Amino acid sequence: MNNPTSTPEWQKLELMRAELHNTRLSELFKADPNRFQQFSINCDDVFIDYSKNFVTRPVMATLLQLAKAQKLPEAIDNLFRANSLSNGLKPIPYPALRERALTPLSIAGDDISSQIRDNLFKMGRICNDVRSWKWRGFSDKPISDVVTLGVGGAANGSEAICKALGPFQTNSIQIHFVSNSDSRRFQQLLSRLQADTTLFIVSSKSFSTQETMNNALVAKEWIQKHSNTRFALDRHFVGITANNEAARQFGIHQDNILAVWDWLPGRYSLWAAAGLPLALAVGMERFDEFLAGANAMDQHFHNTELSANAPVVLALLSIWYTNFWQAAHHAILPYSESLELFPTLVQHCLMEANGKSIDMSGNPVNYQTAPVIWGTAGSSSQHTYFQLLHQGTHIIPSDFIVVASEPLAGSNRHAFMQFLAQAEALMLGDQNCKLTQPSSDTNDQALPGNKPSTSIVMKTLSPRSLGQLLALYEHIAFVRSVIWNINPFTHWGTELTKRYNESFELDQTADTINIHDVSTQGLFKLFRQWEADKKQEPEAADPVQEETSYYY
Ligand SMILES: O=P(O)(O)OC[C@H]1O[C@H](O)[C@H](O)[C@@H](O)[C@@H]1O
Repeated sequence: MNNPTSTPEWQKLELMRAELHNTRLSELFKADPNRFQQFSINCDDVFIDYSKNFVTRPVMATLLQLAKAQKLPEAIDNLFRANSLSNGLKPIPYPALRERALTPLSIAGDDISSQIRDNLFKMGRICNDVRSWKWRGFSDKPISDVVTLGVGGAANGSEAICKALGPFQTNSIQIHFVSNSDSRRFQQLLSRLQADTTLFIVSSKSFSTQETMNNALVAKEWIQKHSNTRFALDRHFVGITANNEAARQFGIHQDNILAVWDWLPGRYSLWAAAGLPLALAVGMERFDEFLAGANAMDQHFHNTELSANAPVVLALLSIWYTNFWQAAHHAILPYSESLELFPTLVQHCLMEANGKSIDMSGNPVNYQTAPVIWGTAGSSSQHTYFQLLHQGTHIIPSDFIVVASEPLAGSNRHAFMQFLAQAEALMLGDQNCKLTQPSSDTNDQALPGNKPSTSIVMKTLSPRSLGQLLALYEHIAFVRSVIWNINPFTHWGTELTKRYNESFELDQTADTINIHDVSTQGLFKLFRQWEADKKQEPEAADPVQEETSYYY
């Protein structure tokens, strides 16, 4: 039985949802004095309070029964063993990437635990050589800047965690990321760098993603322009790829190519070679702590009973809102500037894994799957879209992520108080606010509250706690896929984007554009016209030279 809607638990949950129709969250707290203890989970460095949600003990019990009906316990176990699930899915054993005991594990006859170990060893060697200044550029100077060229899972995880772990950086190497095909911006960056002390990491599983390869060619020309030594590319390029041959043909030395594997979707490669920029920033020891944090969450996920299992409970809450409350959105709200890029990472993880409409039997699903994930760092977001969270028409469950203390900065008291205030304001509306509103003749001031949220509280921001936090969301994606009976390891939609990009590169002539739809043809012709107009204009001064530095 894989279609969740045909389970008795699904029918029961629909009735329970109807019963909760007019319930107020504040009443749930009055009815159960132990609600905070009952609906919270302490998971090592991460504490999760989900009491401000529309759940009761019977609702949680039924959601857990739904999980069992969908064979979740067996699925979790099979994920860790790389065994097929009951719906036929062969899971990608991504927890193996941070399994320190390196239990032997094979995929299609390949021993992946030794692949992982060997690759980490090679990554450690490159990392230590660069950080210890053993690695030298073409003029024999050590590396001062590392520029990662990559997009999506090949770079965004490393970038977000590098940003979060800034205070842990123990050397002066500057780490930069370039993802988009924005030649002006890339040129601006290059104009501030020294070729002989810059190392490029071309991070691309396929080694063919258009924006990455365009930028890689610019970087290669730039290095070759500044040095005509035979070995310049050997000293200035590292490749991270599953396409070893293409990386070699590009000119990267075999010793400088780190593998990602065909079996691993790009978004998990942060835990392996695509984590190199992060390791270069914080060192291999800290990178190991990051893996160990994720491993601690993996062990919790594998070994904890469902009712106290953080990823399981949060995934079930998401299903409760998506399928029974018709919530189409979910906000990720970190109250920490360091976690500024984290919502994008969660967005990638949950929307790529669960943004599916075909089930494991190849049939269209007759229920909703992944809600839209968005969010930015608080407290600035309080002054932009929080208005809609308070008074809009949509139900938008939110995850507040807050850090009690940050390295260097110490106590995060101010941000913590703002998070507490917001979560309470969303739940209670204006009824608990000590300050009264100015009077108004209309009803548009009504602030009824009753907006659900979950609080994810971290004791401190560290490589370990960040590893736990990211692994938490990865497992949420897996649990939701089991309940929804969809494959979380594919991303055909993203692949289609790449195929279209490539085909448009080939179609740049007026002759071939006719195969496209009329709107696309019209826009193409408009672009060509404006491009021609621009060529007629007198040449402007070089913007790279004139640019002031307010973007950086
Ligand atoms: O690593 P590449 O082959 O360059 O692909 C880059 C990225 O492409 C897509 O966006 C995928 O969804 C990502 O997971 C992948 O990391």
